[in-house]
Amino acid sequence: MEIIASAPGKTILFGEHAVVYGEPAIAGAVNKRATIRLKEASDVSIFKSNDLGFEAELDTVAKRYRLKKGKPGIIKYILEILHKCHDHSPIELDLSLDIPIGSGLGSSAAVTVATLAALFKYQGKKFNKSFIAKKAHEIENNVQGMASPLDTRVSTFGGLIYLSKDKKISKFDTNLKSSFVIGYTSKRGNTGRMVKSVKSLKNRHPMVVTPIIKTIGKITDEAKIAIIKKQEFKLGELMNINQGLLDSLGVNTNELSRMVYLARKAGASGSKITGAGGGGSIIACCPRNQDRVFKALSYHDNAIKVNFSNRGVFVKEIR
Ligand SMILES: Nc1ncnc2c1ncn2[C@@H]1O[C@H](COP(=O)(O)OP(=O)(O)O)[C@@H](O)[C@H]1O
Ligand SMILES: C[C@@](O)(CCOP(=O)(O)O)CC(=O)O
Ligand SMILES: [Mg+2]
Repeated sequence: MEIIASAPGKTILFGEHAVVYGEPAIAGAVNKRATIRLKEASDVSIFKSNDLGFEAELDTVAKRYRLKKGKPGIIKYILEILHKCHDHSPIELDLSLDIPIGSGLGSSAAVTVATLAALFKYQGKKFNKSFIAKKAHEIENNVQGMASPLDTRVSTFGGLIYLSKDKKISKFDTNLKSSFVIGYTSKRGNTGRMVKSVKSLKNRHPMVVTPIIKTIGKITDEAKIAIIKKQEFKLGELMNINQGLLDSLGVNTNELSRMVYLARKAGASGSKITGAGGGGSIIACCPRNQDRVFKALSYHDNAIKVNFSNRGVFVKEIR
């Protein structure tokens, strides 16, 4: 018997970093996914991925791995899941990933959500999406040191969502008239590191940084109305203001800034970092000229035309 589980990556339109401090956020699942194939193994647990070029044997009791090929990294999420949620009987996990890793597109959340869904199904456990989202958030939080429930919720439920201050999600209509383009370089970010650096900036300057975080929350609430009323110019302006505040939190880089301004020059109504920053991606709102912005960003970097995906995690069994 083999289990296959698949979960989407995401892009954050408004509120990254501020959401870690309880502010609202808006994010959408994208149709780029992490897929886990899981089956029984004969001896030790194995984790491999052709897409990432790695293979490792896992000792889930000692929370250690022996790397046979490739780089570690995402393996920490898998180890934490096996440690917390599995009885240590040997299994083989195979990961296919078409989400660029460390690019602010939520590969860590998608891998976590897909692995949990596959494992629960394998164990014959009764579970629903709320349970997966809750466990996935715990895992991201443990591995990263600090994490909001945003990425794991979007990956679990799919769609374009608003996460409120009291951690409730509501879905927008994904047939948004606005179109978006994501641009990313090969320079990766590391979410855990960026979240920690914002925290230490906040600790050093609480009176300055706390209001910035609260203002990002206010921008998100304005953006929610702009999305519902389909006010694309306003949405773009709000993205630009959000970008200025993300820069002030120290998560911008030369490359991200270059792409942000390139997108605006190519006609985007607004553009900003998406995800943790420090490398990774930007997102541009392009109501009328998606092709032009896509072409401009593709010239030196990589670009994706965003298609929000309503499909969250799903799991199936093959006999
Ligand atoms: N080539 C790689 N192979 C395996 N893991 C990697 C590789 N590059 C980065 N990682 C790890 O993948 C994870 C990416 O998660 P994160 O930093 O949250 O970014 P995102 O979720 O936006 O993709 C990090 O734990 C990082 O250490
Ligand atoms: C910076 C943050 O708001 C989003 C991180 O997203 P990503 O891992 O860069 O895709 C952190 C979080 O919400 O846990
Ligand atoms: Mg992540």
